Amino acid sequence: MTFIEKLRARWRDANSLLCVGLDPDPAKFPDRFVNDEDALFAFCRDIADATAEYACAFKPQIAYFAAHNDGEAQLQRLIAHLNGAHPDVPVILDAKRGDIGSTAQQYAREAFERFGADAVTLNPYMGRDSADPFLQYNDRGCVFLCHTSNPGARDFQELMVDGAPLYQHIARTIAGEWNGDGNCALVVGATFPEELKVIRGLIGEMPLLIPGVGAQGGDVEAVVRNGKTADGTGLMINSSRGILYAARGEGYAEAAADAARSLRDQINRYR
Ligand SMILES: O=C(O)c1cc(=O)[nH]c(=O)n1[C@@H]1O[C@H](COP(=O)(O)O)[C@@H](O)[C@H]1O
Repeated sequence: MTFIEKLRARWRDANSLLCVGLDPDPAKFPDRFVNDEDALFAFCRDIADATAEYACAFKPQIAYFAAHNDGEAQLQRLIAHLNGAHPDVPVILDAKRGDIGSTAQQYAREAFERFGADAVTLNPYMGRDSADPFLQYNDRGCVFLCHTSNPGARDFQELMVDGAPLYQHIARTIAGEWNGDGNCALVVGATFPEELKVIRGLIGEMPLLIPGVGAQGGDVEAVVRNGKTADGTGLMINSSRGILYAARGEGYAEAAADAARSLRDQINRYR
């Protein structure tokens, strides 16, 4: 099953458009993880096991692992756990890669073979040849930054080029020329709902990863109304800190499950 098929099946079977972001920050962990050398793995495993039934995808962010000694090994174990315990929930490795073709080939191998992710986030700035090594894994997903959630998204992404903002060229080119195998998706920040509406109008049914609800303040109703496809799907709406740190002490996993269920239900109200 390809990434996109797995995602569509999960949207349907779990009745969820919620992506659970796994961005582990040991400074925010409950006390039980102090001095635990496997804390990154164990905390994320507990959160994932508690939230899986409400999730259409998991999105581990590689920097939160690679910043620590032994962190990448823990990420590898985490994705193996997710693939084993929750095989119906696709895993998007958030790595935002992008480099010349020969180096991109190594990054693609890292994401899809070493880590075993179903999809990876990518930066399209270096153009088609930097994306090809990822696109060639045509059963996996390539999730390209289009209009990001941060304030600085305006600096370059909204610059006018040939009569249209750059992010619209990115949306059109990826939905058209780059999506020959149907394995592309785009990242659009929840904090830019009007741009989201324009992008959905340009790309047809292509899936969108939407970060920026919760801690970054994006509006769930505007995201769903402006971003969904005709059948009420098409979105992976991510929340990381809002789920991971719903409670800081014991009971963190139950609190994460409550936060995930409640956000899933809030999303479903507007579909
Ligand atoms: O590609 C991403 O996931 C991403 C793109 C973007 O434009 N904005 C954005 O916040 N993200 C990621 O989405 C997550 C957002 O986390 P929270 O703000 O805690 O929900 C982080 O892992 C970010 O790195």
